[in-house]
Amino acid sequence: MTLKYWGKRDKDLNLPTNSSISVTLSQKDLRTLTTASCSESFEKDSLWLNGESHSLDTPRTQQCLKDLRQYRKELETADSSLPKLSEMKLHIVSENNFPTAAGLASSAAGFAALISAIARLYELPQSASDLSKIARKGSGSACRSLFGGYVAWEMGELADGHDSKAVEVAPRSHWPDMKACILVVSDDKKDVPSTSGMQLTVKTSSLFQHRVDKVVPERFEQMKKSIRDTDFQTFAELTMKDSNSFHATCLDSYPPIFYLNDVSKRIIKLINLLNESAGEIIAAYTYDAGPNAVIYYEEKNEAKVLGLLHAVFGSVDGWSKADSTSFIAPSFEVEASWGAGVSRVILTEVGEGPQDSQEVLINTDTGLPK
Ligand SMILES: Nc1ncnc2c1ncn2[C@@H]1O[C@H](COP(=O)(O)OP(=O)(O)OP(=O)(O)O)[C@@H](O)[C@H]1O
Ligand SMILES: C[C@@](O)(CCOP(=O)(O)OP(=O)(O)O)CC(=O)O
Repeated sequence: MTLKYWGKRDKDLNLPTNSSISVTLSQKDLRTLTTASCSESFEKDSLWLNGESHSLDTPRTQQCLKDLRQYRKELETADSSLPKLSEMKLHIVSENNFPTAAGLASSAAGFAALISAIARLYELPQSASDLSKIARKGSGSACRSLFGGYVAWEMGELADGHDSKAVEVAPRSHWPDMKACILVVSDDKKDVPSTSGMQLTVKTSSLFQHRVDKVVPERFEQMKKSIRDTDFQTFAELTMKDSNSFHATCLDSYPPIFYLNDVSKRIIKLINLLNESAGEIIAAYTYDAGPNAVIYYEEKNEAKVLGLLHAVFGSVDGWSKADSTSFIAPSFEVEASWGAGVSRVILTEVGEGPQDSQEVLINTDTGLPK
């Protein structure tokens, strides 16, 4: 989501029209926790999401389960002493500690956690890149979430998608002082789901072709280099330009798709003002398929960036973990009306990929959610 995935060349295999890059955010702040179990006594595959029964009967999810079972089956065929987990039904329980289906990448975290939990249960030897190809079939953006830190999804060329996978650009430890402030503008379910939105853009936007032929391939290389060089100026400029380019193709779709609203646009102006007054780029905005802003900045500039954001949005929830005594007030006039429309902030940073947890969400006696 710092270099956007938008457009599929194959809808069933979820193969993209361009490579993309994202920063995996810390699970201290935004987390999906998933427990997977299987038993001969389970009658059907079941998922409970945030306390409610949730369908697994979508073609995408079915494909993910099928691929995982296939890998498990290979292990069982090679070693007949292994329990036949591939033949048992699964019970999966998952909780997101942030709004689901609101443009905060819940499908990405959700599918990445689902694939990782089942791969762990099945004791699969496959690498994160191999598992990312399964996650990709669940939701494109999910493939990148199989890694922590800075991640690229290489679009690949093959028709069967075997080379369309996530790879690590750099681990979190390479550039650990990347911070992010999410300004939650709306946590409603979004207007146009990503899948149908991108289909419409591919079909109707003339700008889109230029984006995938020319704009993104160049930015993909430049952004990877900026990450390797920990060059925030370049990383930030590319991030903002790519967000603009993606939303321009949405506007260029017919009928147009609007993910940004007036609040989002005000935040863009605010970040521009901040960078102008600092005389360099110290913060970058980016927006996915919704109005919520993700603002990236480096820790060394936290006092200035959060100083401004707090001056404008200080009355909403989410500031408790920040050290407000260190904030530097903006050098320009902030109008009270600018603060309207943001409901909370989430202060976070670059994080690790899927982690094992001691927390178990399933009651092992009943096989049902605790
Ligand atoms: N923890 C989870 N486990 C399994 N599936 C999940 C989980 N969280 C979300 N999902 C699936 O993802 C769907 C939401 O995806 P959707 O693309 O609509 O929203 P989003 O991911 O929040 O937005 P975006 O991908 O644009 O950032 C849910 O309806 C559910 O099917
Ligand atoms: C705007 C984006 O966040 C697109 C997310 O699209 P999804 O991964 O949700 O789409 P599907 O593959 O159809 O499930 C940009 C990005 O994450 O790079």
